[in-house]
Amino acid sequence: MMLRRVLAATGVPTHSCCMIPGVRILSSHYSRTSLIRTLSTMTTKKLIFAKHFDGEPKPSDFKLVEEKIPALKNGEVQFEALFISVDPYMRPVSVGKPLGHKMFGAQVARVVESKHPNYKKGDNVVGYMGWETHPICNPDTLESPFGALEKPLVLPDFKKLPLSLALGVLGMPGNTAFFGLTELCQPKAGETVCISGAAGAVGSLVGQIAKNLGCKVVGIANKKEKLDWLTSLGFDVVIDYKEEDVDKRLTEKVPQGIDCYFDNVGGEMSSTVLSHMNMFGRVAVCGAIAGYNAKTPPLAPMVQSAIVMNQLRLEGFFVQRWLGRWNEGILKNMGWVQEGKLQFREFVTEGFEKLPEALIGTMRGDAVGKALVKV
Ligand SMILES: NC(=O)C1=CN([C@@H]2O[C@H](COP(=O)(O)OP(=O)(O)OC[C@H]3O[C@@H](n4cnc5c(N)ncnc54)[C@H](OP(=O)(O)O)[C@@H]3O)[C@@H](O)[C@H]2O)C=CC1
Ligand SMILES: CCCCCCC/C=C/C=O
Repeated sequence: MMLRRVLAATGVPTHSCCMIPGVRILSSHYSRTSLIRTLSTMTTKKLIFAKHFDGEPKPSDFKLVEEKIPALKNGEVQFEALFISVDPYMRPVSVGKPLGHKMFGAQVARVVESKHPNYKKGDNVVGYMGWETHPICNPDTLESPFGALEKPLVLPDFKKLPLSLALGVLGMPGNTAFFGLTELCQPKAGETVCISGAAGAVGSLVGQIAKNLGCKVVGIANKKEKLDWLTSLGFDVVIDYKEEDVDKRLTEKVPQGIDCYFDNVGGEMSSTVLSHMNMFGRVAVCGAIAGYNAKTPPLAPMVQSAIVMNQLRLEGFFVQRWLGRWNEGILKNMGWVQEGKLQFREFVTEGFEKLPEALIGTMRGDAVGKALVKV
């Protein structure tokens, strides 16, 4: 009886019956395949934030649950997740979040059913629907992990570009790179821009945008594969911070000094970079991944002397500062992608259940480019 009611809610006619292994379902003009598909969308999987992280996140900090999809209310939209993002910001932003709720985060999804005037069936969106396969939400009351209301954005036609890019170069990381660099570092042609976390989702774009603006680019990352990739993207100098002495390499390879530093990492390495900066240098403090898993803040040499002596300007930012100009960044990056001047790389893990492992992996530096999960 319950199944009959759920089928009715999904639009499957309930007037005649047939058997599919394990389930009694109803059929007339629906094929067996479409019925199985319909049935599989009657439940939704969620990964619940079950335990606060203690040091590095662990798979056991999450709990997988499967629930029936409730009927859609007026104003709500039902989505089907296609790609879900894993981002280092999840580690610091999780602190203080209540337990027992769905893990927060962004996904690219398709509208399955809509009772909201601004979303229609078949639309592709990007939004903070969290770690769930078939989320339902009221877009007008959806909160981002950062505590503000943020409606899912209906994506324009991406033509031949993959929709997953809305979580990377054509989404939040792309705008972090674009606005963080152009607004805070304000690089001029001929200047030298240094980037830490350079082979990550944000860093790899910052370096290429800086090249597009006529700058010399220094990328700091770990592992040969990442450094080779950065070189192939046009980075002028690459430094392996685990294998090389960053201070020595900057002295040798960047004698002109650094004008702009886009800092994704923080800690000791950033203190070293600051000591190589030129007069009136600008620093965009984007993240501090070197300390995200730490129980007490890591120590680093003091930076005030370098700041004072070279009259540096350091500014931290949240990319949401530019929500009012969001499309400007996306369109600029899309233009460069189409011209072949902004390359992207995705590090895709397959399977919804793998989200915790994918998050842990990206925090460890496993990903080259943007880490995401294909649902
Ligand atoms: N301010 C804002 O609005 C935003 C901030 N961010 C922040 O920007 C930073 C980059 O994000 P994103 O590109 O998405 O992340 P990614 O996971 O794609 O890249 C981060 C990189 O950091 C490096 N890394 C990890 N741990 C360390 C460590 N202990 N020391 C040095 N490097 C390390 C890894 O590379 P490797 O193997 O080379 O060490 C990794 O590639 C993060 O700090 C994130 O929190 C992101 C989006 C928005
Ligand atoms: C030191 C904490 C840094 C957290 C940065 C997270 C900002 C991310 C915004 C993403 O949209």
